[in-house]
Amino acid sequence: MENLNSNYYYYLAILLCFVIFLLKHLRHPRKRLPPSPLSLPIIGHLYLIKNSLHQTLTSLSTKYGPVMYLRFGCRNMLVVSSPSAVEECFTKNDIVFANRPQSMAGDKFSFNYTAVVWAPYGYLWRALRRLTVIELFSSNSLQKSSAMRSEEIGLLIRGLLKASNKNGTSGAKVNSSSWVFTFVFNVMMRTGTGKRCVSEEDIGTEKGKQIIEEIRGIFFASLLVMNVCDFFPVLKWFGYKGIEKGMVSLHKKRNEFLNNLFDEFRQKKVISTDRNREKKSTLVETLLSLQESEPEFYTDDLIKSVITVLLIAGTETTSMTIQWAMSLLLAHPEAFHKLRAEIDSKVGYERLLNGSDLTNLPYLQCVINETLRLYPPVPLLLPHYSLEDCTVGGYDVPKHTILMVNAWAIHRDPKLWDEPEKFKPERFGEMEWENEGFNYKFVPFGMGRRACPGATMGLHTVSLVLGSLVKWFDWESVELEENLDARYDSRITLNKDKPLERAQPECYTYDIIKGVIMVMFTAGTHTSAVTMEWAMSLLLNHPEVMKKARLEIDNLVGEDRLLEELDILKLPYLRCIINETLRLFPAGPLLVPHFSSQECTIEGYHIPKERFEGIEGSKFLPFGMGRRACPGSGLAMRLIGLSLGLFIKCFEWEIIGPGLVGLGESCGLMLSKLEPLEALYRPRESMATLLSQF
Ligand code: HEM
Repeated sequence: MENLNSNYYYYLAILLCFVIFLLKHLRHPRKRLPPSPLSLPIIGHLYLIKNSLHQTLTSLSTKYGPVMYLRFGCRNMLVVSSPSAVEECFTKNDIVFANRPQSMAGDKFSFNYTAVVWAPYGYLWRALRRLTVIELFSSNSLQKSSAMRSEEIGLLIRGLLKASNKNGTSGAKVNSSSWVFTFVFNVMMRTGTGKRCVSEEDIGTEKGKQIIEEIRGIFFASLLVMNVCDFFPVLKWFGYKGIEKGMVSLHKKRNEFLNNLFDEFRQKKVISTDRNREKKSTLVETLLSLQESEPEFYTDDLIKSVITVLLIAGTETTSMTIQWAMSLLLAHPEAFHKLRAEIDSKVGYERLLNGSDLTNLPYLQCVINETLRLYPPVPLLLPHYSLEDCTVGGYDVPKHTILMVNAWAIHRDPKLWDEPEKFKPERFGEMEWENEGFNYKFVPFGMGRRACPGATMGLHTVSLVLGSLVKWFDWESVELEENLDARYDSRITLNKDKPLERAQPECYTYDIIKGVIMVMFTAGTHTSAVTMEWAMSLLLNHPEVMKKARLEIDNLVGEDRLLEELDILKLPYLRCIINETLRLFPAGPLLVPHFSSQECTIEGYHIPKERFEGIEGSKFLPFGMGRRACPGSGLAMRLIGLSLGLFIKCFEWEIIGPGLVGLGESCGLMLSKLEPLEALYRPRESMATLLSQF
């Protein structure tokens, strides 16, 4: 009887559990959560984090799939690492994930969540985003600040050259990290406040480095968007590792720095009361003047947050990208030389790179994209936060989940990229891009409404600096490519723990850059004019050649327009004429004297450490060879080609008097004509209409 009774209770208990289970699941159908590894009580999946977060998440998703659900302490996290999942998060669920999680960094650094990076999705975020887009990122604003960026590039190049020539030697070790960071920080400071953080004289000096260290300490010491206390709030009560205290003191310093800045502006009465916004050239001035009309919205905190975001979000990401790109280029000399050839051919040797060149430098863009693919400065993007339940990849995602997008994993997925670990800028060539559409498999700036608003500004700055460093210097690095991955550290913003160190600027000095203009009018003008004179003399003596050249030009250009520089590339016969002229009458017959700084041998002869003239051994060297070759050869060829082509195309030419034009040579360093060329010319009939317009 006793046995029967105990069985009865046993079955009753099972039935009761079954009914409770049914009731629970009928009322709240069980969610189909994304796959997840074994979770431990309290710490959740924290025990799985071994090396850097992005690497751990990558190896976990190879096991659990591209949509994965993790728990760290009290927070749930959705980790996506496939283009289709990214697409779903930032199209169908874009508004759901348009928030950022609250965090200690947000509490301490965001000036009460008035910084666009941390601001909750809603009216404030929209207003801040609109404000920054209008004042900073619109094409109009970028255009306005373009001259300033070019000016800073000039300073960077000049500073590097000075540093490299310090001991009278060409070449020096420089810490490119510090130089590039100073440049980018100065650009951001000038964009925001109109003034540099490190003055021109201090760039590259001990004082300059010290200023940068201080600034780094104030703005970049703790970039972690979320820290361990955000996942285990109880740690805050014990003052875990002094994280909170450190943040408070850092915020105090930032506040002080920004208060001083505002005071300066206010004291100088830079802010006029005339409401004339056109006159406000810097962001701070504009914001302070807006504060006068709308003080409730444009509070001091809000203005500080805008400036802080500009300095933090813009500087580290941009300077890191430049450094990774340089490291990759140094590890791949063929890409370096291809890039330099592109820049040389499109920009020439006579001027600095500027914003308007960038659209003509597709390979430069490919190099930058490939760098951002391999080393995205923010490998997990910034965390997003869901305010509603949603589905991703067919799984249920409850509200209040943090979304992490593993851009690093997507960028290196062998299913998406051919040889993903290799640096192959060509993969970003126009055709491939058009055919495949890299939208969701290349996400260095994020996607959707919280995507980086500074992408264009960042790319513009990276392109200008990288292009200029490649154009003006020869570089050497001691680091090996295989070491690059190893130095990818685990911070949210990836950093190179060992800055790229060795730079060896070649023969250019800034004085030479400045001197280019002068060279164009002295050396350049003279040599080009001399060559032109010789070419015209030879053409007058060989009318059949003139006729053939004219035919070539007429066929290409027609009668409706004049010759343009770009046409020269398509006129091979005209270029042959110039080359033949230069072969017969090189403007600098002995080239410019070189000076041997070391003993050497040439064709078996010993050359002591003393002056020698000319170089033998090459068949055609009107512009010299090697490092000290004429940097203006490209320009000269264009100038001569254009003017000679125009002379041939537009005028009929005749020798004065009987006989041929004399080809006597004068003495001197330049091979000028003994007697100046005099010839008769008149406009060609077919060109009369066109020429009458000038
Ligand atoms: C190479 C340069 C840059 C890279 C790779 C980069 C990357 C990113 C990424 C990945 C995000 C997060 C997107 C997301 O959460 O989905 C972001 C957000 C942001 N970036 Fe950039 N960034 C760069 C340059 C800049 C610059 C120059 C500025 C400003 C001066 C800037 C300002 C911002 C801001 C304000 C946000 C937050 C947007 C929001 O929450 O609404 N970034 N950036």
